[in-house]
Amino acid sequence: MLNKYARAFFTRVLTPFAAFLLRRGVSPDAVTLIGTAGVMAGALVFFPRGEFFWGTIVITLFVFSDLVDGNMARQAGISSRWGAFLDSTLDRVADGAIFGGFALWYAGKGDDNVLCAVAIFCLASGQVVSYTKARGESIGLPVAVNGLIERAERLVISLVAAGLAGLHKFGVPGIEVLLPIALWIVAVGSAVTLGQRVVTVRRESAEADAAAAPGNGAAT
Ligand SMILES: CCCCCCCC/C=C\CCCCCCCC(=O)OC[C@H](COP(=O)(O)O[C@@H]1[C@H](O)[C@H](OP(=O)(O)O)[C@@H](O)[C@H](O)[C@H]1O)OC(=O)CCCCCCC/C=C\CCCCCCCC
Ligand SMILES: Nc1ccn([C@@H]2O[C@H](COP(=O)(O)O)[C@@H](O)[C@H]2O)c(=O)n1
Ligand SMILES: [Mg+2]
Ligand SMILES: [Mg+2]
Repeated sequence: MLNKYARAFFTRVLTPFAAFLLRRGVSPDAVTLIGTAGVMAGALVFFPRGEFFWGTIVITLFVFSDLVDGNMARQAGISSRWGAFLDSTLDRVADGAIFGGFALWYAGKGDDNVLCAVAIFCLASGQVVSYTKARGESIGLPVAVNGLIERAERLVISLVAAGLAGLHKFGVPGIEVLLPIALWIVAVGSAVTLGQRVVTVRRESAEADAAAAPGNGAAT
């Protein structure tokens, strides 16, 4: 949903910045790499210590690089298969760091085995949700479904909640409950999304196999 409705807005807002970086000789790949490193640092330095506010601030500063890199590549007319591969692969690394950071907190001082398991489930299911699309497309299917929550939703739900939950350390009472709620929402939403994508791939592969079967007029 965000990918559909918010992307156009962020493209408009970020285009001048992307043009500025190109004029300074910065490459899209450099933005992809630096953005991922920044997200990883924010997640793995701050989240395992329960510093959710500052972790979220650092991650937010870097995570928009994922919208800037592609914008730069398109403006410069240098979009490439390598760039698409690098972008998607490092998305998985960044997501692993974010949900891994939550899991490390709950495995340590956060001391909650259930929430640790929920964070690990968010990490794993998010990766599998993305994999379903990549693998489906690699076997020639359109995978014409996005599902309930895509990557942008997973990030917005968990980071907004983490940033607000972090205000607990500044004396706002009761607000830390937002992070567990968000993790449960992302976990359930990712499971539903996974189901939606698997059902779609099953239907599309059955249709493609039927169309390719001998005797239906299609060339083999
Ligand atoms: C006192 C307040 C404290 C709180 C402070 C914190 C506030 C800020 C909190 C959160 C900000 C979160 C921002 C998250 C932005 C996410 C941007 C982003 O990276 O989106 C990526 C996404 C996908 O890009 P790609 O096409 O490159 O990736 C593809 C995707 O990953 C596919 O995965 P799948 O979806 O299938 O699972 C892969 O299949 C594919 O391989 C891969 O290529 O980009 C978009 O979707 C574009 C839309 C972005 C919309 C961003 C909306 C941000 C909205 C609000 C942020 C500000 C909220 C402020 C709240 C303040 C609360 C007090
Ligand atoms: N280093 C990069 C990063 C991205 N691309 C191209 O942009 C597409 C992704 O666009 P986003 O707006 O989602 O970042 C990607 O598929 C590539 O075509 C690139 O070339 N180099
Ligand atoms: Mg990108
Ligand atoms: Mg990306």
